[in-house]
Amino acid sequence: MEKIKVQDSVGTILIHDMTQIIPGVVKGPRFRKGHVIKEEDIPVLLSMGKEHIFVWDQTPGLIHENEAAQRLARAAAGSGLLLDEPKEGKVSFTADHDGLLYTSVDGILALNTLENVILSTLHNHYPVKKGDIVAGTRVVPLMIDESVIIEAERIARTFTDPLLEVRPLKHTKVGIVTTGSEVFHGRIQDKFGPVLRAKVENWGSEVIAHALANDDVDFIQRSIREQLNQGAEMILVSGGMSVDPDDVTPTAIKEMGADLITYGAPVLPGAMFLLAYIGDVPIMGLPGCVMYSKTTAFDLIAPRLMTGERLTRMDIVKLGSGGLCLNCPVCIYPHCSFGK
Ligand SMILES: Nc1nc2c(c(=O)[nH]1)N[C@H]1C(S)=C(S)[C@@H](COP(=O)(O)OP(=O)(O)OC[C@H]3O[C@@H](n4cnc5c(N)ncnc54)[C@H](O)[C@@H]3O)O[C@H]1N2
Ligand code: MOO
Repeated sequence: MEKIKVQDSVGTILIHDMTQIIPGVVKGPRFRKGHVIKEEDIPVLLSMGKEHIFVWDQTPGLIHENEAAQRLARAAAGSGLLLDEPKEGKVSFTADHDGLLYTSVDGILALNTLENVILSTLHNHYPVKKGDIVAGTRVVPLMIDESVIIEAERIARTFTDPLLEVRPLKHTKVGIVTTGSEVFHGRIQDKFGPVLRAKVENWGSEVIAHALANDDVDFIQRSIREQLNQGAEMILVSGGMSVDPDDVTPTAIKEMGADLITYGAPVLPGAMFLLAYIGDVPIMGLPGCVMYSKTTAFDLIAPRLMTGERLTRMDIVKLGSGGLCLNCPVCIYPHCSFGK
């Protein structure tokens, strides 16, 4: 790269975007790569603090920041992502549909460990909407040794899953079994069912059956079996999850031959959450807090199940770090530390 004075630069071609920042007014590329500098640009460049500019000289082995960013983005991106054009040397990754962002924490670490390589993402399992920016990548210098990018591409290939991917939530047929003698006998109105229905529908799925059950193991098991026969692909059993003698939901699920993944999750609220499978159908036991609190273990776990991911006990155990909800007066989840 050759450095020349801005006053001598009329007619030369910019080799990178030039950012103008006027606090509170603008932050963006004032001149784009490829722009031919005109006489009237000189005062603008000087006002942006540029007394000199670089002129491209082709040094073998070096590639431009835009090409480097595009190659890094292609190496990291899996399905469900769109890559935009480089802007100020950076390529952004945008969600191509609603879903959950899956990131390879180890893969991102490996790439960023390479000097001058930057890959910056939202957290793993972040819920995203179509059009959301979920990551950005660039290199630090204006030109970089191509071997660094080749190494990044090689590292990305060593991971079986893509470094970044947006998985859609599948339309899931959900059955709800609401336990509790107080609701079953009509002593109080069911408040759990509507909360669960709203969440399920918000995830783009559908409640195909909703049963009320007394605090009775056989009764609860019968209700679950009926919903399985009706084609439920996920079953939510609410209430009866804690320590009272009438809390029989865990016993009912365990004793019907389900494969128990966990009873208990290191998430507050939601410590008494239960996950089991009957065949491929996840059955969740949901404690009272899921009805009461805006966001709980249920919100961290159910969307992952709806992508088709089969969770292990270790997946649940890992939720401990970041598993504490701050219980803010106005919930801003997912834009907070919960579940991150
Ligand atoms: N000694 C302890 N007591 C409790 C613990 C504990 O660890 N030690 N945990 C507390 C936490 S945290 C929660 S959350 C609840 C767990 O509750 P359950 O899932 O067992 O819920 P229930 O006992 O069935 O009900 C609690 C409460 O919510 C009302 N409820 C339940 N279902 C409905 C419904 N469908 N509609 C309206 N209201 C409902 C129920 O009437 C109770 O008032 O346990 C704590 N206790
Ligand atoms: O189990 Mo509770 O459901 O932690 O809030």
